[in-house]
This record gives sequence, structure tokens and C-alpha cells, in this order.
Amino acid sequence: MLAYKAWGIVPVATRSLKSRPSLLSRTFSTSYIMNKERVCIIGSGNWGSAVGKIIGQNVLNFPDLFEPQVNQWVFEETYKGEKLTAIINREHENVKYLPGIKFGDNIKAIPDIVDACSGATVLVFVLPHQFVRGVCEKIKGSISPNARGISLIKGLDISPEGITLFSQEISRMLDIEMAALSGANIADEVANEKFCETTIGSTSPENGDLFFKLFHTPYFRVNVIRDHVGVELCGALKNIVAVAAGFTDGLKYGSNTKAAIIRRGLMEMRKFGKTFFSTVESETFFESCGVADLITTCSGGRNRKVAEAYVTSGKPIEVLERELLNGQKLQGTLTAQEVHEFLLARKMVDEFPLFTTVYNICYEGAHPETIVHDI
Ligand SMILES: NC(=O)c1ccc[n+]([C@@H]2O[C@H](COP(=O)([O-])OP(=O)(O)OC[C@H]3O[C@@H](n4cnc5c(N)ncnc54)[C@H](O)[C@@H]3O)[C@@H](O)[C@H]2O)c1
Ligand SMILES: O=P(O)(O)OC[C@H](O)CO
Repeated sequence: MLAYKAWGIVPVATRSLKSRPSLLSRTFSTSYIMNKERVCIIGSGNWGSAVGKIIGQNVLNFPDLFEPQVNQWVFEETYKGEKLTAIINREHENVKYLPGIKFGDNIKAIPDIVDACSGATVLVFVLPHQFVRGVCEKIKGSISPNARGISLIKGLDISPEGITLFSQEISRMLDIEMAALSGANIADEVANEKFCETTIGSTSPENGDLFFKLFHTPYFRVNVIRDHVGVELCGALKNIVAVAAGFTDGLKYGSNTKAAIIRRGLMEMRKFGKTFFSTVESETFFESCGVADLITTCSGGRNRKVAEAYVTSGKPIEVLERELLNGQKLQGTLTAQEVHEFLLARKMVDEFPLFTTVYNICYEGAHPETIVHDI
């Protein structure tokens, strides 16, 4: 707590830390105090823009700790005849991915990924999981030696050969320490400052402190835990469950069915975590990244919305993604496919009936009603 008083943090933050071992009581190492942190946000979609608003404000709240300017890498595109970066830097708003929300003029949109990351000591990865490797390839070798990062990506790097968390993959490719953030955080609601919680997983207490300061606000309450693997797994696997929930909405099955899907989904998420990652803790599934994210994503998320439309319209998922999401990317169907290939290679598909049924509906032409018959 002393460290927080020294930095002027509002003590309400620590109230969220009830039963879990807290990482917040550690003091800062002097190196953080001596050298200001320079932050780069890698990604600028719906969630990337919402966290840009938070980060832009929080760096100004800690002027002794952070440089005031935050770079944000923007995948350049043309929006209504003008470059998106030019619009963002003029309007201080991402008019395509988070319209109607202003962020600080200290957020600088940069189209070149290497320029954006230049000199950064804190890297925030927030982009759809299918683009992560390509981005890391481009910045490999040009990252500050003292940089560290945090992954806000909800997805897994899976192949039949094995699973890697994106934090691990980024850490391997860039040789930096990584933490993970995930929670019940629909971007538009966070951007409109509706109260919610989130979970940061960090094995390093110092980095946990740093990321707490970067993300916590009175309306976006951060809890820091050690189980970064569990945090990241929850964020990825919940997207498959959200697709299942969307199917039941399309079938007009009601709240009891949705609750059953959430319960079954939570059980499979925990089983998957415990089976393939020895360090995952059961308690993590009760954090914001676990059951809370399942509830919100199965009620208001994009995966749910597109899956519902799949049932009601009969159109292919890729078509609905284009029609309904305005450039935003669906993660749940891709994750269902990746998880399925991984389980198939281990002859374990029958042990995860909900994950398997979502895959069968999306990719094998199974009827949406099998979401209740086959689980
Ligand atoms: N949106 C949310 O409510 C929310 C909340 C929490 C976590 N997340 C997670 O955050 C991550 C990022 O999601 P988002 O919502 O910010 O993104 P998004 O789906 O809104 O936007 C897609 C982004 O991908 C970019 N893009 C398109 N083609 C690209 C390419 N070839 N290479 C690189 N980038 C490209 C677009 O410019 C855009 O910034 C995802 O893992 C998502 O699951 C999202
Ligand atoms: O819109 P979705 O389905 O990608 O979910 C958004 C967030 O992950 C919810 O926490």
C-alpha cells in the first residue's frame, strides 16, 4: 500500500483484492522511478481504441512514471477517402472502430509498426489473434532491451502440434517479459465508462504494479493475480462458448438454456486449462476473466451476435462477419477450429462436447440444434 500512496493512487483500487494473494503490496524498484516509461499500443480496433482512452488518461495521472505521449500503431486503411491515422490524429477519435468516443490528444496514431514501437518500454498488444505473429515478425530486433509487454488478445496460438499462449509466443519472438489482461470488458461499455472489472495476470510483481497503474480507473477496476496462463486461457476459450450461446439465442431457447451453456462452457474451459497447463488455478475462473467474462460475452458480445444471425439468416459466418461487424474481427469460430484440430490430434474431442459441437456446427454443417442435443 505504501507504494500506492507514494504514487497518489486512489486506495479504492485495492478493495477488489479480497481472497487472492495480492501483488500490489510490493514496492517499486528504483529503476522505474529513474526512467520514465514510454508506452506503445499495438492495435487500434474496437478494444484497442477503448483501452487507448484509459491509457492516455492514466499516463497523465502518473507524470513521474510515464512519458505523456502514447504511440498507437494503426493498421492503415482509408475511411471515407481519408487515411484513418490522419483522422485519428485530428479528431482524437477512431471513427471507424470506436465512433463517438474521444481520447486524449496525447495518443498519436502511427501507421508504421517499427516507428510506433521505437523507444517504447511498455508494449500493449491488443489486436485480433490472427495478426499477432505477422506483427511480431516486423518488430523483432527493433524493441528496446528493457521493454516489457502485456497481451490483451483473446485467442490462442494453436496447431495440431501444440498450444502456445500469445504472451508466451510474443515473449519468445521479442525476448521480453509479458503479462496478460482479460475480463468482462465489452469495449463500447468500457469506453462509455460503465463500471466493470478486469484481471491482470503477471508473474512479476513489479510488472503487475506497472500495469495496474496503466489500466486501473474507478470504472475499470483491475485485480492483479499471478496466474497469467489462466487469465489468457479464459479470454480465448470463452469466445467458443459465446458462439454456442449465440446459437441458442438464434433458436429462441431462452435464459435457462443460456445458463446451461455458460455452466457447461465454464466446465470445459477449466478442464482444458487443467489438462494442458499444470499451473492453472481453479480460483482464476471466478475472477472477472472467468465467469464474469462468460456472462457478458454470452449476453452482449460480437461472437454471440454473429452466431445468432447464423441461425436466423442461414448465411455463412464469414459473410455475417463482414455484414455485421464493420471490419471488426470474430475470434470464437476460428478458436473453435484451432481447438478442435488440437483435440483431434490427441483423440480427445469427445471429452469436450461443447467445444466440439460448436466446431461441427460452424465447419461441418451440423444443425444448430445439436448445441443442446450433442452436449
Ligand atoms: N472488442 C471488444 O469488446 C473486446 C474486448 C476485450 C478483448 N477483445 C480482444 O481484443 C483483441 C483485439 O480486438 P479489437 O476489438 O480491438 O479488434 P477489432 O476486431 O475491433 O478490429 C480489427 C482490427 O484488426 C485490424 N486489422 C485488419 N486487418 C489487419 C491485418 N492484416 N493486420 C493487422 N491488423 C489488421 C483492423 O485495422 C482493426 O484495428 C481481440 O483478441 C479481441 O478478442 C475485444
Ligand atoms: O465481442 P466479443 O464476443 O469479441 O467479446 C468481447 C469481449 O471479449 C467481452 O469481454
